[in-house]
Amino acid sequence: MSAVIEIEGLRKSFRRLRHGDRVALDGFDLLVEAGQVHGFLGPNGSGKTTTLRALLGLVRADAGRMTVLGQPAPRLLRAVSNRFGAIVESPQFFGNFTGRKTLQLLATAGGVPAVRVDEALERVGLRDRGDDRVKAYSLGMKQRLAVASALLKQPELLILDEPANGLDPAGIREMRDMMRALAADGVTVLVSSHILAEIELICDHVTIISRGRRVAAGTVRAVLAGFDHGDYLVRVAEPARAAEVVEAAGLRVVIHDDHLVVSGVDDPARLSELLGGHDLWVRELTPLTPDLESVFLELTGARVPRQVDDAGGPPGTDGHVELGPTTPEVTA
Ligand SMILES: Nc1ncnc2c1ncn2[C@@H]1O[C@H](COP(=O)(O)OP(=O)(O)OP(=O)(O)O)[C@@H](O)[C@H]1O
Repeated sequence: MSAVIEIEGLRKSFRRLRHGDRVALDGFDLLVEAGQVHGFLGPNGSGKTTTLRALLGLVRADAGRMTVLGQPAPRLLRAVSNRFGAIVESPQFFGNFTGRKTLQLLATAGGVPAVRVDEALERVGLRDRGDDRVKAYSLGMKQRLAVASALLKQPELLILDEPANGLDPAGIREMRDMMRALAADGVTVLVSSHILAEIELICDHVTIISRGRRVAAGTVRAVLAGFDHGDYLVRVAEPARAAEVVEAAGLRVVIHDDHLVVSGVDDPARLSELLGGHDLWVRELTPLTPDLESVFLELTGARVPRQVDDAGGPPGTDGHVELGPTTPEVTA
């Protein structure tokens, strides 16, 4: 597979008048290959937007090597500007124009055939609302109109920064369906988010950033597998005695109110046999497979951001959440 985005050793500090420099990126690496739907995941303030802005030349990096579609970025991005689209800043549209008119103007300005306007509206699910004024659009529809504007060029790569931010559940679902459809058409997608469930549903690959550094990368499945500690939930009649038996066999165990969690289990049949050999009959034996949320917590120590549709909105609206200690990188 060929690399579509490569970032190596990206560094960026922001000058602050009173409290010294703020290190936003501390040697960050990212590799996105053709055909991937790649989730760029990290807590608020971990450096996602700064990375994308540096890649696109919206902010100057202090150090690091970046390429987009084989071209050094941001220096020679212009050479491939027709092959990728990026929505990093909140798009602003003229509210009195319709969605179709907006795209027609952009198509004319970009020398794109007019026929692509309807194709783009169709691809983002706005065909039936194309003749409504943009000021009547929901936030999700405006986001999709922005994606449609990027699709006019028929890009092979789409970069989206927090596309689900601020959307209601229906908007999130529409955005997700749209990304899936683009991926099915062979568009490589890099999507940043702090919403774990979204990334798990949409993406095949993930890079996790914490405090400006990559702390995990690989296929979602492989990253999850790297955090599979062989944990099993076990229900037996005598949990305390069962725990002794399990511990004596060299396995780690935590006793809960009505069950045990046994760690380091290679073969659940052996665990069942072990307990049965002591007249402890297993009523339930369930693997506790990690999800992206538990991996994210383990790697970043961040509070798990709520879905935007949850009451109260995401935490860290001040731009930050508390992070745990720096964790060694996991690459899968
Ligand atoms: N223009 C700026 N001036 C000063 N500090 C900045 C600036 N832009 C970003 N930062 C800081 O750099 C760090 C990384 O911010 P960034 O916006 O890249 O994080 P993020 O992962 O995109 O977060 P979010 O999910 O909240 O958008 C934060 O500590 C932020 O406060």
